[in-house]
Amino acid sequence: MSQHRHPGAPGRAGAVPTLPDLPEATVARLPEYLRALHNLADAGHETVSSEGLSAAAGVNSAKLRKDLSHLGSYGTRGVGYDVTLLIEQIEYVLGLTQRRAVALVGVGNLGHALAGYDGFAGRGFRIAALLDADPSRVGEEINGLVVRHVDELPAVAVQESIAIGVIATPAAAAQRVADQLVAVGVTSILNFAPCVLSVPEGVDVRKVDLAIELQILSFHEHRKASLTALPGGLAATETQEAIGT
Ligand SMILES: NC(=O)c1ccc[n+]([C@@H]2O[C@H](COP(=O)([O-])OP(=O)(O)OC[C@H]3O[C@@H](n4cnc5c(N)ncnc54)[C@H](O)[C@@H]3O)[C@@H](O)[C@H]2O)c1
Repeated sequence: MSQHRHPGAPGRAGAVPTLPDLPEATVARLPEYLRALHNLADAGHETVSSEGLSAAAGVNSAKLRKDLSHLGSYGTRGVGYDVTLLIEQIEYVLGLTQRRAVALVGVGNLGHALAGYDGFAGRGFRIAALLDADPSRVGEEINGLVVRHVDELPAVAVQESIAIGVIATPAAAAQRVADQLVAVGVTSILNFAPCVLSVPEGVDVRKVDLAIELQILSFHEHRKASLTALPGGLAATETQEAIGT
């Protein structure tokens, strides 16, 4: 039986749809499924089995089936999931049916790399504003956008309907920038600065820290080394199983 539906899809025009409250880990995996599904669609696949999708997304298939069941998507026995329909469902749940405007604050080394990246548009986002506190950076054009002074944030937020703020300033400035974003009504912040931000309830902050990812990999390296140092050592496959990869 095929069961595809948009969870909480509006029943009447103008009604605000209620979305299911998904587990955070499921939300974090949905973009992985989406990326894999887009690749499958580009390669001409109309349907995909849960095993095929789990391999393409790099996620265990039981976990994948459970995640998708939260969306009311169970696939069709013997056929699998309809690729286009599942893309629509995931994009709907992630709120990607509208391209959200992003303001990037801090246009230094990292900010330049982010501002120069063309890949966000295809994933549902538009970098709509670049802001920096350094007057020598103001006026520079990157990828068709001119860097504006951070003091212009209130005007920019309204003009561009900014939905998400990205902080790429030094850690010492990040809290102040977060406060400025919150003050203009931004309720979603992606923070690249290595610090904890304090924000009012209702504001979501996600943190990206490559150093933390490297430290986690360092732990696994350390552990693999300690296992191979055991008497007789461990074969590579056993080591991988031991660390759960
Ligand atoms: N998350 C990661 O994986 C990762 C990787 C690299 C860097 N970082 C972090 O990203 C941040 C930026 O790094 P970078 O190498 O681009 O630094 P950078 O010094 O090259 O750039 C920082 C920019 O922020 C601007 N700035 C400072 N205070 C500001 C304020 N109050 N408002 C607006 N702009 C302001 C500066 O003028 C500068 O242009 C740092 O916090 C760094 O630790 C994170």
